[in-house]
Amino acid sequence: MSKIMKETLIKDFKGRGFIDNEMRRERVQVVVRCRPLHPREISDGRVSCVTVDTQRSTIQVRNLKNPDMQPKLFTFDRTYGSSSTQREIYDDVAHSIVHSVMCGYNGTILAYGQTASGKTFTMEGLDNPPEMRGIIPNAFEDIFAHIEQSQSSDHFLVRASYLEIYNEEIRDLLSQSTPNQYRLELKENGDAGVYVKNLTSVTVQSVPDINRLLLMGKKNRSVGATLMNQDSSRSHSIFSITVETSAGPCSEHPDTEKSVIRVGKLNLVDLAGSERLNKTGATGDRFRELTNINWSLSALGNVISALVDGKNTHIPYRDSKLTRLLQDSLGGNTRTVMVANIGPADYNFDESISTLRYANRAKNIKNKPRINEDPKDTILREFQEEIIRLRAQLQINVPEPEARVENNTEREKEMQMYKDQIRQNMEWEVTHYKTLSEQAMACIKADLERKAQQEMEALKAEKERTEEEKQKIAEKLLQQHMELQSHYQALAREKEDREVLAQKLKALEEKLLHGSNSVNEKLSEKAKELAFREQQIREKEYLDEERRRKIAELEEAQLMVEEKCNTMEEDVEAKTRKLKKLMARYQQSKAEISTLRTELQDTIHEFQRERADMFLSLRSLDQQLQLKSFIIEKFIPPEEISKIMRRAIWDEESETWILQSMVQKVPSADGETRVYLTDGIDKQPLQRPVSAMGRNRHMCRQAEDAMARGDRDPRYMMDNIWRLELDMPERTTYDYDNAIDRARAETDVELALMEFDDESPYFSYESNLPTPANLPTPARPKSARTKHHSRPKTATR
Ligand SMILES: Nc1ncnc2c1ncn2[C@@H]1O[C@H](COP(=O)(O)OP(=O)(O)OP(=O)(O)O)[C@@H](O)[C@H]1O
Repeated sequence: MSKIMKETLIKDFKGRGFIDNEMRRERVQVVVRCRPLHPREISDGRVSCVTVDTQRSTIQVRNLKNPDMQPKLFTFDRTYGSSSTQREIYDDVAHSIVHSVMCGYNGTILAYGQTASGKTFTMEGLDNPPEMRGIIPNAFEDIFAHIEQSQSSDHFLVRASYLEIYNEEIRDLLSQSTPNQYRLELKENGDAGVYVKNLTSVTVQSVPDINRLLLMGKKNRSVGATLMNQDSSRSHSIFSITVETSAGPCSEHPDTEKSVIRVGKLNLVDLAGSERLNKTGATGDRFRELTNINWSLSALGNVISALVDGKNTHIPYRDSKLTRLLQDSLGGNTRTVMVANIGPADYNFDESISTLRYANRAKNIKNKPRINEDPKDTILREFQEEIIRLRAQLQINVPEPEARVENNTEREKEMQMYKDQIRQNMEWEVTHYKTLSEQAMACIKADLERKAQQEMEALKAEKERTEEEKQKIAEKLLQQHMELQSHYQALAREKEDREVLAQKLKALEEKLLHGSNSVNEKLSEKAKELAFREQQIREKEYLDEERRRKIAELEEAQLMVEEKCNTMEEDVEAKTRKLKKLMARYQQSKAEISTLRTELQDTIHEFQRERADMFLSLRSLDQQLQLKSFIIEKFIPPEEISKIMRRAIWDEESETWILQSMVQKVPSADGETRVYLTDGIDKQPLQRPVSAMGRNRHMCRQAEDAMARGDRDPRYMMDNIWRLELDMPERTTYDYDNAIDRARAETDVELALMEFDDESPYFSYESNLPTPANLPTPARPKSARTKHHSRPKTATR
C-alpha cells in the first residue's frame, strides 16, 4: 500500500472518530437502518413509531401504547431512514472497509436485527434493478474495479468461501457434497487464528465468477417461512473474500528483491433474525432453530458486554460457533462495522428497542486493526514461485531440426559441383585428341589402351574400395537416419511437454490478476466510475464534517455573543436567559433521570421477558432430559449404564461424547502386541480359548465342567465358542407368593399411572386416575404361578 493510501485511510478513520490516537485502537462502527413499513403492515393499519434524524445521527422510538412515556433516543455513528438507498449505505458503510481489505486489513460487515427487519436486503439486496443490489454484490464490483485501477506490477489473487451456522453446525455452502457431508469443524492455530477445516475456497477472476458462487451458496442456505418473513434466514451466514496482493518492489520497500505480500479478508455476515419464543409459538424443527438462533445471539451479546465492560479478562468466545468465528472481528485485529436493522411498526416497539440497545453496547468495542504483511503460506507466493520455475523451464534453448536439413542440402550441392568439373575435363580431352595423325593416333591408341587397361585395373580396385566405402557410408547414413528419427521423436516429446508447461503457466497466470492486464472496456468504465464515486464520497464526507464543525462553531459563537453583553439590561437579560437555560438543563436532567428510571424499568422487564423465554426453553430441555433418564432407568440395566459411563469420554474438539474402544492393543516388552478386552477399568487379555487336553477343538466352560462331572451331554459336544452365558430370559410375569415380585408389580402399575407435571416439574400421578392404593388387586396371571421359567429345551441331535 502506498504511503498516501495508508495516510488517507488513517485520516478517514480518524476523521470519523474511530481511531484512538494513543492506543492505535479503533472503535467498532455502528450504524442503524430503519426499513419502510411493509404493504401488509400498512394494510393492517400499523403506524411508524420511529423517527430518524440522519443529520444528527440519532434515532427516536416512541411507545404508542403508552403516550406518556418519554421517547427513547439513541445516537450512533450514522442512522438511515426508510428513504435510504442501497448505494448510500454501501458508500458510507462498506466502501472504506472494502478499501482497507485491498490494503491488507481484515474487515467485517455484520447485519444484526429482528426477523424481517431487512438484514438480507441490506447485505444482498435484490438482483434487479442494479440500484437495489446490497453490500455484498457492490463489494464484488468494488474489489475488481480496485484491481483494475492498480499498477500493472501489482498482482492479486482473490478467493471466496461461503458458510452457514445452522443449529450450531457449520455447513459449507459451496460444497458439492450432500448436506449431511458438508458439516465442518472449527480449528485454531497461532497464525491463522480460528478457521474452518476443509472449507471450500474458490479462486475467482471476475465479478460474474464470484456472483455465481454467491448464487450457488444462496441455493444451499437454510431458509424457511416464519409468521413475519416468507423467506426468513434460519442460519447465520458468512461470505468471505480473501484478497492476496503482491505489491512489487514499491516506494515503501525499494531495496527488496521480493515483492511484499499482503492478505486482507472481508467477512460479510448476515445473522439470523432474533425472535421471541412466546411470540412465535414455534414447535418442532422451528423451535429447535429458534432456540439455537437465540442462544448464539445471546452468546454474541455476552461477548459484546464482556468486551465493553473492560473489567472482564475472560471473553466467552467459546460459548458458540458464531462468537468463535467472529473472535477477530470483535475485540481482535479487524475493522468492523455493524449494521443494526429495525422495523418502524409500532407492534415491534420492544424488539426495536432491544436491537438498538444491543447495537448501542457494540459501539464501545475497540479493535486493533493491523495489516497482514507477508504471512506464512500465502497461495499467491506459491503461484509466483511456480510461474518463475515454469518460465525458466520453457526458456531452455533447443536446436531446431531445420539446421540439420540445411547441412545435408549443402553437401549435395558440393557433390554436384565435383561431378560437373569431371565432365568438363573429359569433354576437353575428347576435342583435343580429334586433331592428331593416324600413326600418332595408333601410338596414342596403344598407349591409351595400355593406360586404359592399367586404369581399368586401378578403377576396378578403386571400384571395389568405393563399393566398400559406399557400403560403409550407407550404413553410416542409416545410423544417422535412425539417430535423426529418434531426435525428431525426442523433439516432438519435448514440444508436447513444453505445451503442457505453457498451458500450466497460462492457467496460473490467469488466476493472478494484474492492474493493467485485465483491461477491458467494461471494467475500465467501472474503474472510472469507481474513481468518480470515490471522489463524491470524499466530498460528501468533507461536507458532513464541515456542517458538523459549523453547527458547533455557531453554537459557541452564540454563547460568546450572549456573554459579551455590556449593559446591565443586557447582562440581566443574559443572566435571565442563562438562568432559563440552566432551568431548562435542570428540567432536562430531571427528565433524563426519569427516562433513565423508565429505561431501568424497561431493562428489568426485558430481562424478565428473556428469563421467561430462557425458562421456557430450559423447561422443554429438562422435560426431554427427564424422558431420556426415564427411558434409561427403566429399559437399560444399571450394569450396562455404568459400563457405558466408564467408557464414555467427552471429546473437546467435536464437542460430543465418544465411546472408548473395548479392544485395546498394548505393545509388550517382547515386541509383540497384546490385545485386551476392557470395560473402562479392568483389562482382560483377549486370547483364543485353550483346547481341552486330547481334543482337537475348543470347548466352552460348561462343556469342560460337564466333562469333569462325567456328564456326556451331547449338546456341548459341538461348542466352539468363546464364552457362552446361559442367562435366563427376563421375567415377564410376577410371582405373587414372592414379596420382591409383588413390590415390583406394584411399582410398575404406579409408573403406568404417572404423568409429567408441568408445574412441579416432575412426574406425578394422573389426577383423574386412581392411585395404586385405591387399585383393586390385579388378577393373578396364570403364568405367575410358576416360580421360574423352565429352561428352553435344546434340540437333540
Ligand atoms: N430498506 C428496505 N426497503 C425496502 N424493502 C425492504 C427494506 N428492508 C427490507 N425490505 C423488505 O422486507 C422484507 C424482509 O427483509 P429481509 O428478508 O431482508 O429481512 P431479514 O432481516 O433478513 O429477515 P430474517 O432474519 O427473517 O431473514 C423483504 O421483502 C425485503 O425486500
